Amino acid sequence: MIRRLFSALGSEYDRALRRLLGWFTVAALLQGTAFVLLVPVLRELLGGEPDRAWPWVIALAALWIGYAAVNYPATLAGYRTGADLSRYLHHRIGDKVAQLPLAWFTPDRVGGLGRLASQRVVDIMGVPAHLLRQLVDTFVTPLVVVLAMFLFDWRVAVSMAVAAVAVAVAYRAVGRGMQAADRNADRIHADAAGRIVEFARAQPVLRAFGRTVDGHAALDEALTAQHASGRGMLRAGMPALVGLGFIAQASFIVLLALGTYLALDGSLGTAELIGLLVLAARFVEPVMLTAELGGAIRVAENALTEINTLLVTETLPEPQVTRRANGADIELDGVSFGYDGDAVLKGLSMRVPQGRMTALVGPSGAGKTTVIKLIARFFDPDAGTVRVGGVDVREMRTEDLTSVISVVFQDVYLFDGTILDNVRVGRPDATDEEVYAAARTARVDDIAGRLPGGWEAPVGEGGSRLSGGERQRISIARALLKDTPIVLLDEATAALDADNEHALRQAVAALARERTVLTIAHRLQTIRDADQIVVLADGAAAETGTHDELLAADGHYARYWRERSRAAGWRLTRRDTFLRQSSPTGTA
Ligand SMILES: Nc1ncnc2c1ncn2[C@@H]1O[C@H](COP(=O)(O)OP(=O)(O)OP(=O)(O)O)[C@@H](O)[C@H]1O
Repeated sequence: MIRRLFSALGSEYDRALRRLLGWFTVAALLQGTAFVLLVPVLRELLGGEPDRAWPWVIALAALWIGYAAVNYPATLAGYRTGADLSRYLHHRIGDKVAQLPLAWFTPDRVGGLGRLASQRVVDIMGVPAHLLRQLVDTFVTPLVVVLAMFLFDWRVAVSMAVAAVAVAVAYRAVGRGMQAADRNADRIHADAAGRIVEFARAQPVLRAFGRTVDGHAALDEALTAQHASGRGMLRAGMPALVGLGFIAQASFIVLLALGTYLALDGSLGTAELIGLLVLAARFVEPVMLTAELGGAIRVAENALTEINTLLVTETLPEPQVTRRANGADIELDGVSFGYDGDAVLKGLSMRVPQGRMTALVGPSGAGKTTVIKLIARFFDPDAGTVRVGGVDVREMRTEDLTSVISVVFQDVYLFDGTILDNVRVGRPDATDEEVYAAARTARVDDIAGRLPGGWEAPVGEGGSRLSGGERQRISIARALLKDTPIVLLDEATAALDADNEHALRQAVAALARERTVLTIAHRLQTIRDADQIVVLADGAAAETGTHDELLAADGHYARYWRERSRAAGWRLTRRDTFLRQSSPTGTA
């Protein structure tokens, strides 16, 4: 059991845990021996010459002092190791989460992650802080008592040994069932936690559609399963606790009866009998603890298994030797990719030339966002190659790739800080002047001017105090501050008022200056202004060219354009140019 705990915690904690184990063993040996010395002390005190007890009393006192001297630093070291271990595990979990591919983050896993980083880490912290010491006490103290008993009466010693074996066998028999129940409970707890996160996130949608009651269904099911698993744990655990308690108490009664019988028989003196009873009580106490301890150890082992499972989850492989982008063009060469086996891209090949703006258009669900995520290497393609600056992104270390690419998502996440804090995320070591300059270029100064508190105004959790267009402007300011040669932009689809629309267009124009921009374009104006348009359909680039070329070709794009312009209130003039008729926002 101890070996399993050691191997699960890894070599970093091997030495610290071995040292702790050594301390606890010495403390348990001293304590066990001190209890055994009670027998000669009592024998001499109750005998004819009490003075002969002195050497034993002195030895007993020395043992207790030695025990206290070892026990105090050992207990402190246990707590310290527990605290270190928790810090270490939090760091490892945090590092791992930062490397996991985005596909890993399903609601269930996100729910489980919270429990892993809180409850499970605390469970493991308890190993050096409490469990290891109890474990050693449970095994070493009875062992010393049984061995010492052979010096006084072999019949009592054998009875104790038999009782110890009976407890060990019963403990193993019930242990497995408990462990399985505990694992099942963990899975169900994670599921319930995931459902709660999902339920909370879905509140705006559920309320908008008056479905608050229906929304409960999945959560109710998960909570009912959690309740049932708690009862299952109790059912699996109760026989174990009752059985082990029964065996321990029965051992004590048998030893008591045996001692009394031997004392009445005259083959055991009064001192030995009292000593035997004290030792028997001392023997039974840790055995009783075993029942509780067993549960705690299984919980800790399951916690270790869960954390190890997370830590060995495959991340996207990093190259041993990194290559740097040579230029700022992007190329997708025969790229195929699907989520959970459903193909989204089927051999897509396209080029995004350096220093130009390329617009990616296509029907909803065509895979436009997926293209951006593959370029930023959130996932690796199932087949084909993505090259940035002529280099396969798999041959670049993450920091080298992210140093040349900025991504501006449609659904921008802002941290619960000030406007300035959020812009600074783009380059944390930027000077205040640089942060203000980027923010002004992206027209974030308008937002600061509008909000009480100005630049220091809090944006709320996730940016809830700002509109979609405003959040995206802050994200553009981040990209301007980061100042990478390549920008991947998923244009906001939200209908914006004229001021917001104008400010956002200015921000995008500033960003596009002298940079390679690939934009998922939703606004007709952006599409028209692009140097190149790639039309994505059926997982491949159906058409590529400029606006005029593609209109002249009268294919997918021309159809798409006609539909979108009609919807937005644009009309085609004789010279194939578009005049805006009525749409106040120009959104498509
Ligand atoms: N994390 C995911 N897991 C499973 N399927 C996904 C995931 N992300 C996207 N998809 C699916 O992949 C397909 C392409 O999605 P993607 O978001 O790339 O399309 P899009 O062209 O950007 O669509 P839109 O214009 O509506 O944003 C869609 O069918 C979508 O349902």
